[in-house]
Amino acid sequence: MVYAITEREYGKSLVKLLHVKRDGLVHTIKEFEVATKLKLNSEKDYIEGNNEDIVATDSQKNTVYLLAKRFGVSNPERFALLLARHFLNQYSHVVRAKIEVVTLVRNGTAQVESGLNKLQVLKTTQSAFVNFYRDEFASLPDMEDRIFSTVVKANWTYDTIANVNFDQAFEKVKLAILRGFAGCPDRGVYSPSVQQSMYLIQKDILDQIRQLRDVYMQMPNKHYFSVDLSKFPRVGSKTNDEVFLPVDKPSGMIEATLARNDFRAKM
Ligand SMILES: O=c1[nH]c(=O)c2[nH]c(=O)[nH]c2[nH]1
Repeated sequence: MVYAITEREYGKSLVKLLHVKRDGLVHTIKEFEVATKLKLNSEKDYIEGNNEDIVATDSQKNTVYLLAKRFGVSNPERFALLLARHFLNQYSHVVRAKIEVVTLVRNGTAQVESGLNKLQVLKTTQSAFVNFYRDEFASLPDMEDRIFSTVVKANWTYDTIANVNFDQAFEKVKLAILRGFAGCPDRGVYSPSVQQSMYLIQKDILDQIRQLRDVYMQMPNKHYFSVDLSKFPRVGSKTNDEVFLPVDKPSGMIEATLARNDFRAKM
């Protein structure tokens, strides 16, 4: 063979699900968008056109609804683990099941990756960006006091999932992000750059949740420029730190993964 399939998986994506748990008058709802991705132990479906082992993506979609009905839905991680284990138990020729946030390899341990997205935060003070590299390409002035606004995306992976409370971990991550921006109510927290705010938040998250292996974060730097009102003397003030123009594009994009060193040493 001249060519090799170096990776393969297939499944159903964007499986929308709303689950209502009814405890008398208390109704708890969870809305998910699930993706299932199975890897089979042979490539005959691809290479020979032999479909006999294919668990149809339609069947995978049905499985999402049937397991939700039978076992309920607590949080994304538990539901994904339930589905991943189901696919490996039900079909011996499935070697790997990835369910949106969980990957489970036959004879391996579950790899859980959780995340949050679109958490919008903004600081009106205690944010600066100064002393950056200056050369013939630099035009940005030092900014001692700027608006810092971003929409946070974060993903974190677990080294172990024994005794993990996924809901609590999610709340801890969210709080660490909010605290990392706002700081204490009387003084706030100083941000010399997006990069350092991100690092300090990631460190806080790893300090707090010992079962985590690493945290990835992405923060676009949504720029807001002070509107130039200097040509309007009747406005009465040379400085304007009240009226800003939100700049949609382009935005800075800062990304980093912080991992435990002791874990990296094991790799
Ligand atoms: O926090 C920042 N980091 C940068 O790397 C950068 N670059 C830039 O133009 N503004 C900012 N702000």
